[in-house]
Amino acid sequence: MASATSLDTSLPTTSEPPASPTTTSAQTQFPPINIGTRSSTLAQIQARWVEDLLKRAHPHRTYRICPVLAQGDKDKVTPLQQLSQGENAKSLWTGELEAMLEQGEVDLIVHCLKDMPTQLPPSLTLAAILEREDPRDALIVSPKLPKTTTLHSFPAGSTIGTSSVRRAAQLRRLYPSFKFADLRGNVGTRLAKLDAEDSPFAAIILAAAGLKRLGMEDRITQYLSSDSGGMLHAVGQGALGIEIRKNDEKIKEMVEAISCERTTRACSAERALLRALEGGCSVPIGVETTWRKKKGLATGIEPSLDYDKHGKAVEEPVDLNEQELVLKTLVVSVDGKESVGYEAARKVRSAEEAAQLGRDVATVLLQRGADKILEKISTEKQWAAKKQLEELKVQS
Ligand SMILES: NCc1[nH]cc(CCC(=O)O)c1CC(=O)O
Repeated sequence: MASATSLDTSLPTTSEPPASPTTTSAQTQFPPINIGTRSSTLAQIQARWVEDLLKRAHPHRTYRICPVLAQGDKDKVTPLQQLSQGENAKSLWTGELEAMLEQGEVDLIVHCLKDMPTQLPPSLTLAAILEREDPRDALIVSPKLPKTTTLHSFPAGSTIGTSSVRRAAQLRRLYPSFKFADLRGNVGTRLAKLDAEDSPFAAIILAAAGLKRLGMEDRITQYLSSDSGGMLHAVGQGALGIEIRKNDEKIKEMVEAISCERTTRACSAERALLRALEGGCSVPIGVETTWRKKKGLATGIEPSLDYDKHGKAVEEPVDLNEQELVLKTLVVSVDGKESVGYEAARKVRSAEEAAQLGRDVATVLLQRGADKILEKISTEKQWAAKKQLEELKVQS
């Protein structure tokens, strides 16, 4: 059982009763598989989807969803960038759940891949990446503005709500006059802050995937992508990752059955790129991976994409090995004034070959000046952390 301190019992779960009258003898032979998830509505919807996939693939087993309140969900005051400093980097979303997984309190964790560090604790592994939802960022304009308002038509000096350094940096690059304000909380909270009578925001940016999973797609007023001036999404955005204990062969086999090869290859390229650039979630690296049928110049991308213009998943190509994986990337300085972009494409026959594409692209980006941009960000972050520490000392 999960420890009482970390299990969030305040939210309803889809937990199945351990043994209902219809339970078959096969089901009672095995204990339920415990699925760890963060406790937000979105996280629980994602966990339920995974539960459904697992049920379909392995109907003889029973499943139990265990929602847990993560550190990053508890502390809504400290700026994200500071919360995720140094050793704590990223673990603020995954730390509690990973401890439970290591201790056997849960058997797998459903994560937004975007929130998963590229390096996991030694006893744990990323065992499956599931079919991707729309990976794009989405703009949601204030209800006070016409729904047709696009980034181009905002008045100079408009305030955009986002806590993402990547989103702000990319927007500063394209629209230097915009102002940005921190916006934290789960999707519902963020939308409520936008809609509030005294809201300072002209618009906010959220991942399209989250809104779609919540059935709130109708709030999206503009999709941001390479098509809209060069806005690229975060590594792994829109995909779910399943983390398990490395030595748990049974669970490994079970989750591998529900993985998506196309998403796995695309996200392997993205994550290898991120790892090679040593970026955390707060480093402004934008990516976009697509599949295309035949070899051509890197510029003329054919619309044989993972996701069409409406964010609908395009059918799995008959032979993925015959397609080229296209990886578009953009590293932007925090002020938006410097940027390095690079795009490469090749056929990849495995996740490992896709990862090599990601590493190769990282090498080129670093050669072309991304190293200087990332160095500056890292120095500034260390400085901010030091300053915060000094302030704490003064207070105490
Ligand atoms: N940083 C938080 C986070 N992690 C994953 C998602 C959205 C869903 C996804 O990318 O799968 C979000 C919210 C957002 O960025 O709007």
